[in-house]
Formats: sequence, structure tokens, C-alpha cells
Amino acid sequence: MSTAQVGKVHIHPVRHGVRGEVRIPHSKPHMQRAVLLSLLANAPSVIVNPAWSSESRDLFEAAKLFGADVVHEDEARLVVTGTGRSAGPPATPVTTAGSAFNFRTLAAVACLIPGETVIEGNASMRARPVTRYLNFITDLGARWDDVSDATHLRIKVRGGSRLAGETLIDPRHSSQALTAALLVAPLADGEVRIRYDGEPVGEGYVDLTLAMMREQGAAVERSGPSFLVTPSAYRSQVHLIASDFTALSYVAGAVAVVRDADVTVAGYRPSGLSSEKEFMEVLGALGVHCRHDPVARTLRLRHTGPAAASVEIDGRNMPTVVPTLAAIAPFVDAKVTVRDVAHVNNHKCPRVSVMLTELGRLGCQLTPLHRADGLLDGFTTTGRQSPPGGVAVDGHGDHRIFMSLATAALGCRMGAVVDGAHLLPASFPGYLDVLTRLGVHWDPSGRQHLEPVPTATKALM
Ligand SMILES: O=C(O)C1=C[C@@H](OP(=O)(O)O)[C@@H](O)[C@H](O)C1
Ligand SMILES: C=C(OP(=O)(O)O)C(=O)O
Repeated sequence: MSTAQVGKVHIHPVRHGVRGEVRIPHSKPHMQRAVLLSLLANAPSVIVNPAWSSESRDLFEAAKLFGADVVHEDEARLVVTGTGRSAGPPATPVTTAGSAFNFRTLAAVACLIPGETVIEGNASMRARPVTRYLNFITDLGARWDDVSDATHLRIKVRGGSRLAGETLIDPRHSSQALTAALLVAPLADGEVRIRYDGEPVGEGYVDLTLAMMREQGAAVERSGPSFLVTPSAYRSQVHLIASDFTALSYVAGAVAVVRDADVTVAGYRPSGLSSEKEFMEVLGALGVHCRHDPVARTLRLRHTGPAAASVEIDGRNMPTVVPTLAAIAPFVDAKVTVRDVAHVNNHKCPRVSVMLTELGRLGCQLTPLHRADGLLDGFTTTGRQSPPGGVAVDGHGDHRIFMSLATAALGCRMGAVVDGAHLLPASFPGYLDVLTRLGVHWDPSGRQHLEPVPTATKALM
């Protein structure tokens, strides 16, 4: 059954460990940047190992509306001719569904185009502080208006003919406005200075943006929180897309939660993202031993037990794996504390608070941590638990919440029913097949179960 057809999934308790060889998707953040840079280059670019998720597909469709041309496309390779500065305004609104990254970066691309571009996101984006951080558009000489309605976040951007100047970006709640402004800055008409003020989150993603821009010929000088971008063209580039470390987190999560585990990720290519490096260190501390063989391109994951009695995690630079860490935390021997993750509540749903609520329903105990101003910004556990599960939990319209709750369900005595599998195409379309390959039994809720399940769970079907 294709995951697109399934909403509720009953994850059965794991009785015989998780073992096997799996593959994970290529990196969504690298793919999204590669698509944008290919659009902004005025020569053909090649994307090797394209990471096709619904979000990167939406971005690619948007790039075509702006004028990118597909020269060749197969499973392994995409060749695209960009427009450089001569992109035209799209004839139809540019749709970004629930992707704030696509919305913000396409709004930035629209600044380069004289004429009007309409960018549209779905209702979930109205609940997020997406338009709050678009000041860079007007600062650099373009204009935008909010023309949202009850069901869509929608803006009209009118590109500037003399794009240049200085903008100050608030980096405390999301890194994406910095990435958006940086990506288009080389194609402005004059120098662009981008500064930020405040403690940044997701710095690894900004570093990735800079690295990929520079590889493609952009002239960016950085001095602490200030970037000076001088006009330059993006040249043609071959982008080799690495593995997606956030997708990896759900496989590693299964290893951490189930413990009796020996899993190999085939075709694994580290991404160089500092967020990934930090996450790998955290996995080691939580007792997941990872051995990377760069020649065979495999990553072997086994459970060895945490190195220390308590593990402290700073989540500022690892926003995407915070829900996975919440799912893992109740199942490891160590006391786990995750701090500085208030920004993760600005994601597709308030990811920290919904994980604490839904994990609570499964019977997990995580204590919320608050900042001095009362804002939820972390959680802590007191060691390994044996939660019952056996209830239905909700993915809150968010692919990452679905996979994180499914990860926790693997460790619950009665498994759980998790709603939201239809969201998987956003980043990890083959996730349920990966579970199957690991020996996990799951079935669409409401259908005949593959094995007897406790009465408490049956009652929910
Ligand atoms: O630039 C990117 O590709 C991303 C940046 C981060 O966004 P925030 O800084 O808004 O958390 C991250 O959470 C998101 O999944 C991907
Ligand atoms: C990048 C993500 O989200 P967004 O772009 O909506 O912040 C994500 O959920 O993987």
C-alpha cells in the first residue's frame, strides 16, 4: 500500500529487535538550495542524487515558473538551465504548501524580478511567524503586501529595479530569512550588507547556504554577524546531494528505542552540515554507536548504552531532530535534558509542545523546561521508562511529528496508532517501507492486525 493512501497507522510493539539494511532519502536542505542556485545561475547545473520530496518538487515547479528549464531528468541526475537575473514573473501564483523554507526563499527570488509575483502557502503557514521576518524585502528595495485569506498565507512581491542596500535580520527564531536574503544578494544591482542581531538558531543551515553560494562563485565576506555580498554571477555547478541526516534520525531513533538493534544504512553520504555532526555526537552520547565506512558508503548503527548517567543537549543548531530526540529520550538509560529549543515551536506545528503532549498520551514522562520569560524551551527526563502506549496519537499535520511518534511507539509495550502517514511525502516517502525492512510490523489502522494486540489498543481502531 502506498503511504500516500494511509493516514492512521498502527505501529505494533517490537518483539524481536530491529535489524536489516535500509536506504534513506537524499538531503532535502541541500536539494532545495541546489534547485534555487540552479535557477539563479545563467548556465546549466547538474544535480546528482536529486532528493525528491513533495517540498523539493514544489520548489522545482516554482523554479520552472520563474523560467528554469529542464535539460535532462532521470532518477539519478537532473540538468537544469537557470535564468540568472533574467527570470520573469510567474504567470500563476507560486505555491509552497506548508514549506516555510520554500515560501521565504521564493519571496527572496521574487525581489529580483521587476513585476509582480504571488507566493502562496497553506493555512498552517498562517499560524507561523513567516511574514514577521520578511523585512529584508523592503530594506533591499523591493515591496510586498500581505494578501492572505482565511485558508492561505499569501503575499504579492514587486521586485525592485535597483536592488541593493542593508538589512538587519532577527536570527533568534529561524535561520531561513538569512538564507533567503543571502541566496539572492549576489544578483542585486549593488552591494548588499546583511547583518543579524541576537543569538542565532540553525547556524549550520546558514553556513550551508554560504558554502554552496561560494562554490558557485558568489562573493560573500563575513565578519561575525555581518555579511557583505558584492554583485557576482552564479556559475554552473555539479551538486552532489548528500544523505538527509534528519531522515537518518528516525532510523537511529529506532535503534535507540528498541536497543536490540543492528541496522545498516546503505548509500550513506555525510552532508558536512554542522547540525549533522552535532547530532551524531548526541547519538553517541545517547548510546547509539555509529560506524561510517566511507568506502562502502555504509553507516552501521548499534546500541551500546549511554556513556554517562546524564546527557545535556543544546538544540539551537539541530532544530529538525528535536522531535526525534524527544521520542528517544524516555527510552535511554541516561537522564536526558534538551535545552534552547523554543524556536522549534515555530515549525510546521509547535513541535516541542505537541511532542510533550503526545508522548504524555503514550505514557512517557518528560518534564517541560521554561525560560525566565515563561516560554517553553526544552524538556528533561529522569531515565529509562516503559510506557504502555496502546492509544492513538496525532501527527498534527507534520511529517516530522508523525515519524517521531512512530519512533516512540516502537518502544511502547502496546505500540500505538499514529495519525499522519499521508504527510510522509514531504520528506521521507519510503519511511514505512524502511520500518518493514527493519522487521517492524505496522498496518493501516482499521484493517486486520498482523498479530494479536492488547485490548486497549483494539478499542481505538
Ligand atoms: O535552511 C534550511 O534548509 C532549514 C533551516 C531550519 O529552519 P529554521 O531555522 O526555521 O528552524 C530547519 O529547521 C529547516 O528544516 C531547514
Ligand atoms: C524544512 C522544514 O520545514 P519548513 O521549511 O516548513 O520550516 C521541514 O519540516 O523539514
